[in-house]
This record gives sequence, structure tokens and C-alpha cells, in this order.
Amino acid sequence: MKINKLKIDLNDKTLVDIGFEIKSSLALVGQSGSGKSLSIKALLNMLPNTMTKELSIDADFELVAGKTLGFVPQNPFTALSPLTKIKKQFFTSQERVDELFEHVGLDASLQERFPPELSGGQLQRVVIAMALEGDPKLLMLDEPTTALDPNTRILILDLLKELQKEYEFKILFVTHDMNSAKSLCEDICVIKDGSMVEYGKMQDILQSPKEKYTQTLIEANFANRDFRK
Ligand SMILES: Nc1ncnc2c1ncn2[C@@H]1O[C@H](COP(=O)(O)OP(=O)(O)OP(=O)(O)O)[C@@H](O)[C@H]1O
Repeated sequence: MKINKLKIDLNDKTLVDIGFEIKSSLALVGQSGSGKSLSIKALLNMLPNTMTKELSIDADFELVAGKTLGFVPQNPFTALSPLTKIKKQFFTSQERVDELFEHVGLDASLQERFPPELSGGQLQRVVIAMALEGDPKLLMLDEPTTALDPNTRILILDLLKELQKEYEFKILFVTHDMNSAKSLCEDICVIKDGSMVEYGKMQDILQSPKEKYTQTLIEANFANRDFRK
């Protein structure tokens, strides 16, 4: 799918003005406040009503949150209602919930628990299962591993790769973490103050970033590591 133009304005100020193609998996990377979350909100049609958006897309499906669009937020703790059993937070058949649980590597017995009774990694798997409920064509993830410890982060990224093979959705992965971006995505779009500064194959941009801004993002994540492999 191709996002020819995504422009978000607040009063006279343009907050985001970008365009890119999501072939298989694209990381939208930038520092805090660069416009990553707003871009996802715009695609989900969830921008604050004070903002206006201009969106031109080439895709073989309509953008419908919860159906063609799946969303995994940053913090699984706030994405779930703490006083409701996990199984009651799904809006599909029990059979489908069992199937999704199996696919995200969770024991079905966890459905009987309340969210505070699960670990951060288990909760993030629940939220991923929820995002897959509608069989999305595009799965959007907003810093989904930030709240997790490094080992759990790797397991969740591996899970997402496996799920992508199985369900064949495209991925739009928002992060400021170049390490996670490299692990999950083939392509990258680097944004700064709402504008695209670099876009292309992940490997090419990691090896020879053109912009100082991208170099700084890479150095912050890969200090003392051989990331080009
Ligand atoms: N509800 C809002 N009202 C006004 N301005 C907003 C609102 N939400 C975001 N902004 C502004 O839009 C810009 C982009 O914000 P956005 O949340 O998309 O950044 P981000 O790249 O996701 O940052 P972070 O990595 O910290 O989440 C920022 O300048 C922010 O202050």
C-alpha cells in the first residue's frame, strides 16, 4: 500500500507532512515529538477534532480501525480494562479467542485472569491477539516494546515476525528505537518535525545514512555494536 500524502494541521501549523510505501514492513522512526503517533492516529481516524488531515492512499482495502487496521499501543497496561477478565475484552467467538491465544503463544487458561494478574510480556501478547481479531491487512504498532525488558522485547519482535508470515499483514512500526526497527522492518522512513528526512531500505540507511539526524538516531541505539550485520 502507498500513502501518497499524509498531512496533519493544527490551526496554521503543519504538524506532519509525509508520504511512503509500505511494501511489507516499514518503520517510522524519529525523535520524540516528530509526529509518529499522530501519523498512526490519522490512519486510525482518531485525531483530536481540533486537527485537520489530508490523506491520499493507494490500497486494495479501505482503512477501517479494528477490521482492516489492527493497532498495538505502547503500553498494554493502559490498553486493557484492569477490572474485566481478559476473555471478556475480546469481541469475537470463544473459538477465535482460543485460536488467537494459541497463535500468540499464550495458554488459554490466562483468559480467566484479570490484566494485573499477567506479566508485561503476556499482556502485550494479549493486546497483539486483540489487534489480530479483525484479521487486519495492516498492523500498526506504536512503540509496542518500550515498556518491556530487553529479553521480552526480543521475544515479542520475533512473535510479530512469525505472525506476519502466518497472517500476511503489512506492518507499520512506530519507534525511536533503531534496534527494534532493524529487527522487524525491511524499510524505514525517518521523520523530523513532521517531515520525512530519509526513506528507503533499512540496511542501506543503516549503512550509509545521509542525514546527521539519522546518524544521531543510529548512534544512540547502536553505540559500540556491529549493527551492519
Ligand atoms: N492533541 C494535541 N494537541 C496539540 N498538539 C499535539 C497533540 N498531540 C500531539 N501534538 C504535537 O504534534 C507533534 C507530534 O506529536 P506526536 O505525538 O505524533 O510525536 P511522536 O513522534 O509520537 O513523539 P513520542 O515519541 O514522544 O511519542 C508534537 O509537536 C506534539 O506536541
